[in-house]
Amino acid sequence: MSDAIKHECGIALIRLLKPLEYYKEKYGSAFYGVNKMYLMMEKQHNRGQDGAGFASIKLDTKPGERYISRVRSIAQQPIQDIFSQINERVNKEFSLHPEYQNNVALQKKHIPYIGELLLGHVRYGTFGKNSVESVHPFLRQNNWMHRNLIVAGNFNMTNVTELFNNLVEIGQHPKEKADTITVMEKIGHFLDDAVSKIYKDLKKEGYSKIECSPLIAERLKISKILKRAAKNWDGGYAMAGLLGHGDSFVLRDPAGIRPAYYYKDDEVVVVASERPVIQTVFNVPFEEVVELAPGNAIIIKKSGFTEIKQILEPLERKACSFERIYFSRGSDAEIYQERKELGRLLMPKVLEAIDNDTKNTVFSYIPNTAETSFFGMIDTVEEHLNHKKTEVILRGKRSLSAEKVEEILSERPRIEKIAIKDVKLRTFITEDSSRDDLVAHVYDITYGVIKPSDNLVIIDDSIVRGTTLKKSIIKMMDRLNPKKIIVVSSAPQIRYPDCYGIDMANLESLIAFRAALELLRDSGKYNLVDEVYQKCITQVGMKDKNVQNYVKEIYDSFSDDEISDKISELLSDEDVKAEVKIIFQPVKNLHKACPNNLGDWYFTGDYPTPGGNRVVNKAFINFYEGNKERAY
Ligand SMILES: NC(=O)CC[C@H](N)C(=O)O
Repeated sequence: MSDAIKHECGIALIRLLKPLEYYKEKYGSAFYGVNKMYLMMEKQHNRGQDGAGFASIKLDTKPGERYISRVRSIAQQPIQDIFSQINERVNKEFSLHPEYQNNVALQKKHIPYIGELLLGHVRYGTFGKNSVESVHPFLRQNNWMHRNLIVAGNFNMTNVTELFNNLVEIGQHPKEKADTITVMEKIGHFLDDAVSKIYKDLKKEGYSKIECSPLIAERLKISKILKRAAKNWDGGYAMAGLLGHGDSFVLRDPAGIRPAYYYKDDEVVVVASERPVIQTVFNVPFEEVVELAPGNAIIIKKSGFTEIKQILEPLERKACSFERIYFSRGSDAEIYQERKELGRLLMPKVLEAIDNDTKNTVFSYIPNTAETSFFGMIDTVEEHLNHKKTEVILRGKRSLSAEKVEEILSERPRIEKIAIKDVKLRTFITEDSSRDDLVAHVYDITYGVIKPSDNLVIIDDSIVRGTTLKKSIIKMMDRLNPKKIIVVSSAPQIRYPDCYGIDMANLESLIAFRAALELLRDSGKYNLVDEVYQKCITQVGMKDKNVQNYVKEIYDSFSDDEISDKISELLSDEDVKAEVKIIFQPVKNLHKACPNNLGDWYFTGDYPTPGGNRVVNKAFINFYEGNKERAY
């Protein structure tokens, strides 16, 4: 990926179903859960590097004993940082109290972080600041065990403001306008409500106050709380929560926008944002890790009883296709094949762009995420060559000499590693005037493998703003003096903002949008921009379900190729000597390659929730009025 887009978050939940002694006995440590959590978070570091957080709960502690621990960090290496804090603390306890070493009961009683229920989170912020207060898990404390709530999520709601106002209307006074707090308070409100109702019932049934507590834990219906809390959520989410006494849950949005997978055996229940994470950390095969169905929650009671419950009526399934193209780890068995297929499907257009001249074409990719689709692309080049070779040989009707046949067979796709990522440079990049110069050096280039008669084909997984391509990659590639530079994007053109967890909230930074504006200008139709703005303005304040996406009209009169050609023009400066061509994946091929992830709103403008149309409407108004703020 050449453009750095902020995106996603990762969640990990572990519930140990046996007493801690069991893990000490079987795996040598009562910190089994903590160690597994470290691995689960590390294996999801691709999903968020702004911050990381960890929380754990000890079951069945005595009053007065601490049972909730939490640590959060926004250090440079936040996962490392939280686990070195945990390690330091644990080691300190062990050296001060050697008697804890082989006594799990003492460990549980005195050492923090150890516990049967653990929640981890890696964050890329899409809302609010990048301070440690915004790092998940969030904690809502109370003296009643059941009312303690810990929440972490991979989510973005399009209607946080409305949800926030709802809370104020019911008399609450949230201390911050953070989306995670808003969501947590919503759950907390109905949790409080449920706890007091059960308490009243129990009192009526004749139980004493102290007898009530364990019975409340038993009777709490998490599904009911979630149903009431999530009723008005409009967004993409995988929300995880722990309750002080030991119940836990993960709820996935009704369109299945954000991902969630789970695994259960008689020792653990595990939930994570990505499947291979669970496979690797718990050493289980693909088939045993199950995707959580949209609108469903996995609910793990304190007793260990686990069930999958439908919480919200599922919408049409629109799982985010960007997860497959770029965000999730390519080590997932399905994602790997899908990425290869994306590369394969692009090939006919590439062959056309190079006039089938594979002999004078070098194929390469932008590291690291485009590597898999590159393999797919090369598969197809090989097929194409085999076809060509067979034809020539057959045409020779057995009259060809052995040397000639060998020469024909020797043609191979020319593959080179052209762009090299200098990872360290990225950390210096800031939003100031020296940025452009630094951006230009994030990648380095391999010299000496391109001839002036060569085409250079380079595949990237997507092109969002095009900044790095324009300022760095294309210029560097041009220094190698190729005849033609062809940049291939395994994702279609990104035309609309995201509002479900990827940080692409404004329109004017999208290169496809800028290309469409240029085309309108060129064809003397720029007044359409004013017309669309007027239409957007009339929709302000309308009910979400009645709002339409008028921004589509900006693209309507142009073909995909016209927009691609304009993008090529915009990305190539006058000092670039080679001809530059950009090829994008058609949306229908994306669906063919990733048939389970049909969520494509950033490419098509078809938002899966009503709030999406409100966001794109607002994004257009912001663009028109020169307002830099986010549209949600
Ligand atoms: N990428 C995400 O899932 C972000 C979660 C949440 N909206 C936050 O900003 O903290």
